[in-house]
Amino acid sequence: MQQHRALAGHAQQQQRPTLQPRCPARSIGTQRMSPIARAEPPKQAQQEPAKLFGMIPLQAKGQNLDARIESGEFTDAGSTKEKITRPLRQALAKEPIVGRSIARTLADLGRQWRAEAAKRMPEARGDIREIVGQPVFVPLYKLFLVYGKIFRLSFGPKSFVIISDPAYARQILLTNADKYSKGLLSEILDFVMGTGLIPADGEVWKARRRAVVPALHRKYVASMVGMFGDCTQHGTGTLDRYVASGASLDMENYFSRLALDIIGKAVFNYDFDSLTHDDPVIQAVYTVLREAEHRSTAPIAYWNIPGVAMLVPRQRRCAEALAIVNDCLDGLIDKCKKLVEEEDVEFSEEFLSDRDPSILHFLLASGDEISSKQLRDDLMTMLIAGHETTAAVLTWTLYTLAQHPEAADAIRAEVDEVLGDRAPGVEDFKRLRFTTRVINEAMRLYPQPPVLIRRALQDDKFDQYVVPAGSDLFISVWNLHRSPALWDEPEKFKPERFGPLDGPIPNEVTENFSYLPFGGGRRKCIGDQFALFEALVALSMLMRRYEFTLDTSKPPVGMTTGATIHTTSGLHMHIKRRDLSSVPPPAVRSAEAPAYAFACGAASSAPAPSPVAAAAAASTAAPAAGGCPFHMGAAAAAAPPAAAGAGVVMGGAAVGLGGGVSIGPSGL
Ligand code: HEM
Repeated sequence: MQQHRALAGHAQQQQRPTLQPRCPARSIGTQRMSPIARAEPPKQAQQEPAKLFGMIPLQAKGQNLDARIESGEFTDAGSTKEKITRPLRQALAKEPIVGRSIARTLADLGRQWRAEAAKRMPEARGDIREIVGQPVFVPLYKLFLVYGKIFRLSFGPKSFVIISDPAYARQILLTNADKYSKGLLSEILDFVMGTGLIPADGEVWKARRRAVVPALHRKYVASMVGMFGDCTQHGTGTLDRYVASGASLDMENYFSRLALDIIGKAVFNYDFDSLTHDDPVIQAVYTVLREAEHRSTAPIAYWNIPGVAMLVPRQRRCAEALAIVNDCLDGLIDKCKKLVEEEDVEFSEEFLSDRDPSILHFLLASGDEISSKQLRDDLMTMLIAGHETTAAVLTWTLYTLAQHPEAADAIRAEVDEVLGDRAPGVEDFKRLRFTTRVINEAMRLYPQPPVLIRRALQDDKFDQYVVPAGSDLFISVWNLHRSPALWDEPEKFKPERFGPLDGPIPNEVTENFSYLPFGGGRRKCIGDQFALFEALVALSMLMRRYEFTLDTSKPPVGMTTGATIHTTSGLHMHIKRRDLSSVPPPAVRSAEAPAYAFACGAASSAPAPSPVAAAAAASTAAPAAGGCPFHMGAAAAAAPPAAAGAGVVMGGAAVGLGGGVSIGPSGL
């Protein structure tokens, strides 16, 4: 809290010029032009005095960056003292006796100054107000392009180290993970997650991770895949109503509800059914989520000031909402405890109850001796971690597809061929490879969360720069994912960038810590598989049935941020049912998998199979043919061998079977 106060105090005293006051969210959100290309012409008068002190105010940094970067201004920090004394030294060196000796002394000093300057981390100074109120990762990206892979961002006495380098990220997340805690994040999330897995550190984190991770075992995830299909199917009722009315629907809101319904069932077997109704518990969950986001971007931790919490209406509402959610969770814990007492099932590694396959049930049945408060913290953590993230991934994937209809067509071709009108089972993931790549690439462009937060518990060193204990660090995943040094045309949507479709699914290991959609190292997301499957099920089922186009009468889609990247005013889309009359049946059949009558309009009334039945179906599904899903398709089968090597045209996308996929006009 002191840090927040200090920041705010400084913000009031200093009248610094602001950093790029035009809406940067929109500029990067539209992805038409790099922030550098938008920079304004230089204002020499502002730059010169600041340069004397080796620091340049943020606004000056933002101006005409292209020219200044080209001049090498930022690549060689150098020493100001050395630069100032250089002409004198050069003049003295011409003087044979005394002058030359002074020049030699100055040269020695100059070397020393240069060595000291090289150890000083580049620093951007600014006013906290320049960052607040816009997605924080946007100015950080711009500064990264100027200052490079590590720099200090300072607001008065407070500073943050911004990391945008894969080797440094690996050091923090993996090799030196012991030297870091969650720092600010734990402080912000304490009110809602307590000592849940995300904010927890030290021994508590170790114990909770050891207890919770086994709950997401193979059989559990398989059973959840069936439930993802049920929930997606359930949601089509809402979509069909919008199809019929012709009105556009805010798909960000829709995905948020879908993800809430799914995570409620998965974590504590609670059916929010937020896709079809609102109730006080749903409202309370959203109030708490919004508060967590508000706290993560507010400049002052005013809620910690004694008495203020009860005076500020927003904080009172948050306290009431928390009480509602906690009551609900306590009720679910009690109910599940009774179930565990009643049932006579032996606990095993892959424990999965038919009546309640939730993580809560696993934790209670495992005999894990923990307090109700800790259990509640864990459940709340998973509810929040698994909800907004997946919803945001689906939102930005659909947004990206709206701009790349050729990729949407390629997904539909894949889904038509692999699934037809049935929901995916676990085995289908090996076949839905292009759809997976689209999600991977959307997660590169829009990482959730865009920044990982850490605090150094001990000194650490990044090349020549020492980061002292107590420093707050932001690993900018956004910067890593869009670094021009790491990615070819980083701003472009290119699912083929990850290599052949039958290659491994990209992750932090395959991409050497340049790609961190689920973090990395020991604090890596525990729900990565779960979440990828969830996104894949929802996307493939919806793309099979509908066509989505942006509602251009609404404001353009911009970005804003809390824990994840939200749109500024929704992702409003017109929805149309696909005409499937001429689409051939799928090449791959799974007799056991649940079939939904997508094409005939009886979708909403289709019986929902139980999660466990779906898991069984998944495990007995036809074995995957392996390799590229397009190999198995009718088009690939029909093509002569020579043509297969040259690429197969499907749905307007050219698929190079030998060397990955390139999306483009037919015949590319
Ligand atoms: C697409 C969806 C998801 C994304 C993008 C995502 C992303 C992440 C990231 C980047 C981290 C690392 C945070 C850090 O290092 O500071 C993380 C951690 C975590 N995630 Fe996820 N996540 C997703 C879904 C889920 C789901 C569905 C669950 C639960 C079922 C979950 C539970 C967790 C937990 C408990 C942690 C903390 C792990 C630890 O610190 O030991 N996440 N997630």
